[in-house]
Amino acid sequence: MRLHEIPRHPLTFGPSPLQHLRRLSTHLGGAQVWAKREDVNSGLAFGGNKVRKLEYIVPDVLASGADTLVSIGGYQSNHTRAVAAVAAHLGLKARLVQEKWVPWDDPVNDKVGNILLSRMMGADSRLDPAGFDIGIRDSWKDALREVEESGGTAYPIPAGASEHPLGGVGFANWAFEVAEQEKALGVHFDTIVVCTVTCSTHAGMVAGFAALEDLTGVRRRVIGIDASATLTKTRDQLERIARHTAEVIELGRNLRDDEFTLLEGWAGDLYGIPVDSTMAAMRLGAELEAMITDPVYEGKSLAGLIDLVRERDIPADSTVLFAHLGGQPALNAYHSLFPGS
Ligand SMILES: Cc1ncc(COP(=O)(O)O)c(CNC2(C(=O)O)CC2)c1O
Repeated sequence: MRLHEIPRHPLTFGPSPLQHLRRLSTHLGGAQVWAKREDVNSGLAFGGNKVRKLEYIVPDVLASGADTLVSIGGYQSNHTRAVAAVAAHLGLKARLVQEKWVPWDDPVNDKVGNILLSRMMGADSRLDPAGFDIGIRDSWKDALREVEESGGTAYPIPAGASEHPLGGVGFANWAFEVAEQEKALGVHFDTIVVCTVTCSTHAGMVAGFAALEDLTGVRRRVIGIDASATLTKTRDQLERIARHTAEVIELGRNLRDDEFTLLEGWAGDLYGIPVDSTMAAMRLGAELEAMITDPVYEGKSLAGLIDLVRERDIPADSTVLFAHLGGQPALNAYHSLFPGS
């Protein structure tokens, strides 16, 4: 189906806002930097990128007759919190597997932030000792089976909704939303910077901007900043999901290799553990723009943007769009990063 024919269940306030980060742009002395704020895109429990993905999954959920959304993430998963929110919104149940994806030994790790929100919304959120992996997990398959064996009807949503057949459509649509907003603002974003972990955000953008390029002849560069610290597996997953999404939206051609850019260098050694560049970026965004980013995802992609602009890998005459995908609730579990004096 063509992108605009694929059913969407609105979960956002409408187009997410664009914000010119003037102080950050001046500080960096190069490209003009803007942000598209998915962190304030919805009234559902602090929104975020997952809400945009779920807008295209909800019609299939409703058609399936399922009564329980079953998903998976780390203790501080933004994705499972969004699934809990959508379940509450739809009057469904949520069964969440929260694995120990991050060796962050803070006693509040499984008590505050996203997992607290999920519990508030009535989700059945259960801890699992397994470590990080962006692939399909046995713990998730076990949860699906348990729901069915207890008489429920499960709807499977994999980590980040990325391996769901419709997982990339939300951000293919995002590309067209950006193009519409550009017209109204009289700007053109030649470069988009996005955090990449389970990949369907970045992958959807690649497919969506490819479709736009074929319609308008206008090319954009989508730069993914890896935050998984498992680059090879993430690159493979990115390309697979992007090519699948291109088929879903009937792009009608293969994606070119030059439509994929996934950069390492800001993830550190482990998913979910901030490094110096993460901390510096979080502080700069907060001190210059009161833009709050998290140490797992957006702090790392903002760090990548900052270096790419400073080092002119993103040219000084560029207008670059930072996809701010949310993530702030997890900061509560990382309170020790900003200790009091
Ligand atoms: C705030 C934020 N920013 C970027 C990303 C990366 O998006 P993708 O997984 O689509 O690559 C996440 C994902 N989070 C996951 C989660 O479980 O929360 C899927 C990993 C995110 O939450």
